[in-house]
Amino acid sequence: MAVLVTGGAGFTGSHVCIELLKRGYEVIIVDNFLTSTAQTLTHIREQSGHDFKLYAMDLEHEDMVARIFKENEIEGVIHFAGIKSTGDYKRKPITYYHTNLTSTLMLCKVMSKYNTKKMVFSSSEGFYGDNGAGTTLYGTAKTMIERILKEVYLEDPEWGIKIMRYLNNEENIYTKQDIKVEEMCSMYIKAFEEIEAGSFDTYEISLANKQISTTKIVDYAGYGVENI
Ligand SMILES: O=c1ccn([C@@H]2O[C@H](COP(=O)(O)OP(=O)(O)O[C@H]3O[C@H](CO)[C@H](O)[C@H](O)[C@H]3O)[C@@H](O)[C@H]2O)c(=O)[nH]1
Repeated sequence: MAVLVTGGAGFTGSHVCIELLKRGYEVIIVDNFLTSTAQTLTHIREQSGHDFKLYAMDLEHEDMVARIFKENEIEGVIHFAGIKSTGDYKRKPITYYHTNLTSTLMLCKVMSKYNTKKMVFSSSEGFYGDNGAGTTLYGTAKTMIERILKEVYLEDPEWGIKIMRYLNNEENIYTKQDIKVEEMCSMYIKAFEEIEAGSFDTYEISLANKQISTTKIVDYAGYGVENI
C-alpha cells in the first residue's frame, strides 16, 4: 500500500516524502511542477536513499487522477498541492480558486470511487484571516477546502480526515534552513498514521519556545455545516 503525496515536489511535500521513504513507506508523488522543479525529485531520492513513483500532472481531470488509483494500491493521501503565493493571482481569482479547489474536489471524487477515504490536508493559519487586514485568496481557499472536506466527511462518515493548520506565529518554522522542518514532517506522518475511519479532526501546528507542537482544536470550519 502506498501513500499518495500531492504537491510532493514542493517544499513541505518533498520533506514529508523524504521522511516517509526513510521510514519504509511506498510513496507516490503527483505534482504538476507549477511552483517546483524536477530537481527536487533528485534531492528526495538522494536524501532518502529510495525511489518513488511520479505522476507529473494536474489533478483537474478525473480520468487522469483515476489512473493513479487504478494503477496503484493507495492507502491514503497527504494533500499539499495548491498555489500558495497569491501575488500573481490577486487579479486572477478564478484561476487561483480553480487551481486550489478543483484539485481537491477531483481528488475527493476519485478517492471516494476507489474507496480510499483517508486524507491529511495541509491547511494554514490563513484560515484565520490576515491579522485583521482581511482574508487573502490563500486563506479563503484554505477555508473553502476545509469546509468541502468537512462536508465530504459528513456525507460519508467512512472518511477519515485530518486538517493540519500550520501556524507561523511566534517564530518562522517554515524557513528552508530550519531543522524543525523534519519535526513538522513527523507531525504530518503521525497524523496520517493515526487517522481512523469515521473521524474528522483539526490540528494546529505551532512553535513555542523552539518546540513544535500539534494541538487538536475545536473545529470551527465544521460549525453549522450540518444545518446546510
Ligand atoms: O495545481 C497544482 C498546484 C501546485 N502543485 C504543486 O504543489 C506544490 C506546492 O508546494 P510549495 O512549495 O509551493 O508549497 P509549500 O510546500 O511551501 O506549502 C505547502 O504547505 C503549506 C503549509 O503552510 C500550505 O499548506 C501549502 O498550500 C502547501 O502547498 C508544488 O510542487 C506545486 O508544483 C500541484 O501539483 N498542482
